[in-house]
Amino acid sequence: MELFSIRSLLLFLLFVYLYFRHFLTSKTKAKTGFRAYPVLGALPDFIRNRHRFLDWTTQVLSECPTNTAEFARPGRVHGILTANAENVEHMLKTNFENYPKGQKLISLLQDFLGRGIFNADGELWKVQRKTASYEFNTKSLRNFVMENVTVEIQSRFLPILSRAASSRPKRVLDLQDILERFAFDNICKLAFNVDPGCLDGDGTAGADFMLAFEDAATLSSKRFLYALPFFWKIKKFFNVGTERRLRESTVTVHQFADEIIRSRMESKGEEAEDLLSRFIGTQECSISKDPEFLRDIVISFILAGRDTTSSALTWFFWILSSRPDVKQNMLDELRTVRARNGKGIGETFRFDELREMHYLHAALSETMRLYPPVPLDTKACLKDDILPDGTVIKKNWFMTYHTYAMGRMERLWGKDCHEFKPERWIENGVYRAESPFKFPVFHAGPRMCLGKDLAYIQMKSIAASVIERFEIVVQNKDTCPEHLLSLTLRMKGGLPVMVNANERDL
Ligand code: HEM
Repeated sequence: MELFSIRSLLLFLLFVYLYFRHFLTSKTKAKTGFRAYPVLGALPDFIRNRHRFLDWTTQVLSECPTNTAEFARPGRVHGILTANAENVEHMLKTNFENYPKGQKLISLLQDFLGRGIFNADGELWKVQRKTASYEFNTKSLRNFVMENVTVEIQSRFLPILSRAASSRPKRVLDLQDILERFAFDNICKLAFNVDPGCLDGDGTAGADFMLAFEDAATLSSKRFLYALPFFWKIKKFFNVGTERRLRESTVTVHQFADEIIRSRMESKGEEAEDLLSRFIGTQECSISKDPEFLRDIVISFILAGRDTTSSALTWFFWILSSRPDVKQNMLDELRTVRARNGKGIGETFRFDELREMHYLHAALSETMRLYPPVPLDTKACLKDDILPDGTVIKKNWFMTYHTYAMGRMERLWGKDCHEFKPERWIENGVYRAESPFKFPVFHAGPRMCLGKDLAYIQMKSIAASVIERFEIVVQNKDTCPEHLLSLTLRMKGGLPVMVNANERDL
């Protein structure tokens, strides 16, 4: 009996060895797409490439004839990844109803985002979208954002850079961290008219809130990358490891938000122009009378505005550090706008003046083409379907469009797709927008990003004021920084820079 078991064990081990040896050393390359091992599907390759998930999947998609591939691994993870513009249009617009977020995805983010707009489908989504769309189109909200951005730039952001420029010996700053603090202060003002003062840097209560928020977002996103997709549920049940930390950080975020919502509901939010007050004042009782729902809504908005603009700007300044030609074109444009509007050096730009900056707009879009703040976006498939390129997708599969890969597809952007070329966005001196299905950086169709215009206002204001006043010297600028894949595309280790004042331009 014992002999029999030892022999079975040896046979089993031999089988496992031969199995893996066959697939790992196989010279016969898989046709295209993700290599599918029997039983394990793409799991072995997934584990090997998890740390470089975006580049690995981009490589695979670029080799597929229609830039679309099927992906499956144990744990009922089965779906399609696409970098094909026609397929994106189909899922985000033409057959929108068939591709909601879906319960699987919603449950991953539920603890942190609750029923907020980012994590809702159907009626729950519609009611938030309707209210928010109306508010986002008002001139008063735009003015509110313009005013807050200007104050934050003048009173906090520029002084930090000035101090760094005059420090001896020169201080190294983490520009990514500063931009994230900026965006966090800004979005909290917009969301509930609270200034957490994170950019002030002297450790206020807001800083705890920001850290907890950051932790909750990062830990929630880790749930997507488990080799065994249900493993986070076990950890959550036993309240251990990352799941315990997620619970703690979520409690901190909720307490902070609940306190503000409670006091604002008591004062009926009459006087303020922030989003929370606008939601409290809405006719939609399902929203205005439910503090927990209000909290979820506000948290989704903070998430939307927190890391997106800072991610885009961090990559923008990194690229700029090795492209003096692009920086010069921007400086020329800024001088022209100043001259045209009779604006003195040092005065901040108004909204209409920002709109005249076509080249800057193009350079920011070009940055996001190569480094999209939201690099992947996943939906669920409700009913069997056939995509425009002929790919079959089954009920309950996931459907991901790969924005990061799309910016690197020759089919979409031509042979120079890997080059940074703001000029590709300019026609007769004017910015020319691309189809949102080819460039789905802000999503597309009925769920298109609501904050796109506000995001450009913020990014252009910051970029213009920095470029005119400072030279940003990136440390190790010739090494491409590693990605840190949270819910957004951040730089691993931040962006260390030194700052020089641009005396001749001021
Ligand atoms: C560079 C900056 C930004 C980028 C690249 C960006 C990108 C996106 C993307 C890809 C989505 C779809 C996400 C999903 O599938 O749920 C989205 C949705 C959204 N964004 Fe943005 N966003 C940016 C800035 C902002 C800002 C500053 C705000 C608000 C102040 C905002 C508000 C929203 C909202 C409310 C939604 C949800 C729309 C819906 O589900 O109906 N975004 N954004």
